[in-house]
Amino acid sequence: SVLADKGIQVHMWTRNEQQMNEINTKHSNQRYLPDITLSPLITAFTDMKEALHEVEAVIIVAPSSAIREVSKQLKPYWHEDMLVVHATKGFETESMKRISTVISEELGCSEGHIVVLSGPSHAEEVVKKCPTTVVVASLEEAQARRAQDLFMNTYFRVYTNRDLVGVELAGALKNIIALGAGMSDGLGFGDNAKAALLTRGLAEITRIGVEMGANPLTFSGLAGIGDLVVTATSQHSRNWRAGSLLGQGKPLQEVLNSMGMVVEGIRTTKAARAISKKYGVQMPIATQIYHVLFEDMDTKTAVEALMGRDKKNEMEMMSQETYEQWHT
Ligand SMILES: NC(=O)C1=CN([C@@H]2O[C@H](COP(=O)(O)OP(=O)(O)OC[C@H]3O[C@@H](n4cnc5c(N)ncnc54)[C@H](O)[C@@H]3O)[C@@H](O)[C@H]2O)C=CC1
Ligand SMILES: O=C(CO)COP(=O)(O)O
Repeated sequence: SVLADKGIQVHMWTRNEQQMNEINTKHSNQRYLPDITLSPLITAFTDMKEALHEVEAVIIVAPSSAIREVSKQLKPYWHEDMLVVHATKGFETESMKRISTVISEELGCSEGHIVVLSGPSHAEEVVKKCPTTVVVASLEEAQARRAQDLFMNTYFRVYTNRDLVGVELAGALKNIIALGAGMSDGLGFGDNAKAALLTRGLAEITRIGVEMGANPLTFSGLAGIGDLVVTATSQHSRNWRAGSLLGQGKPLQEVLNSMGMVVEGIRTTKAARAISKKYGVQMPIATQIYHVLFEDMDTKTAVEALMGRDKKNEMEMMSQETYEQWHT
């Protein structure tokens, strides 16, 4: 919709023939965006070859679990001049790889070619033209600028950033904290608890992020604090909603069945647990959420464990070595 509002012809690829017909004939997508009329410039296809015929840019927004498969399908129709943007927030859980790594592996291009688009941007509000700001990051600044030029419109403001790693990590890891914020609300805790989760959540995201090569300042930006706030507080957030149901004591499978859309934070919690072990970085909130999701720990016990941790200094955000790297 953002692109079509600029007069750009948009091809959408879907596996679902019924959805394709609905978009092409009724210009609607009732299941995902009820009561919204889509631009006639948006045409849906189920055939990827047709969808990609003569396109200049491709935007990949499949759930993280489908990224490798979708990138593989894209490969035969991709060429060097085609801009590749993704807006997926997660990891490939099995390999712990970031999304741009998986896409570049499958396309056979350098990671510098890939752009990530992230930040506080629930589709339900973007499609209503509510003012939204996002960040596009790429190791190659020219690619990020191409994406900025492509997406920027009157209600969709786009910033660039060179920190691909930080933007991808921030977008993926905030979903875990949003699950925690939902659990806190589901348990009936108040604003103090939620503010604590967001603040200490950002501290642990920053801590692992800088160990993995991210710029700490990225976490104060749209992909960091911006998206964390929106995902942990918005009525549209699937991660917050799922967390809230878990906090109310509903079993995980029942929660997932009731959502009907992807809740990326669940898979990402698994990846974060593995990454925190690999890098030897403490992620106490993600660890407790892992226990709740995958080891049947009760949410109240998880809260007690977090509140009862050893005494800490608030500034222990990163290792001394990394701190010195960024402050000398
Ligand atoms: N919904 C939102 O407002 C935002 C979502 N995102 C991210 O976008 C990604 C996708 O999220 P949503 O579209 O919201 O999820 P969704 O659950 O609403 O829709 C996912 C779509 O992908 C399709 N799909 C699943 N597996 C597939 C496969 N193997 N091949 C092709 N299509 C497949 C599903 O059929 C469904 O149509 C996630 O990583 C999410 O974090 C990022 C920013 C905002
Ligand atoms: O990342 C998002 C908004 O920026 C979407 O978050 P949810 O998947 O929790 O709805």
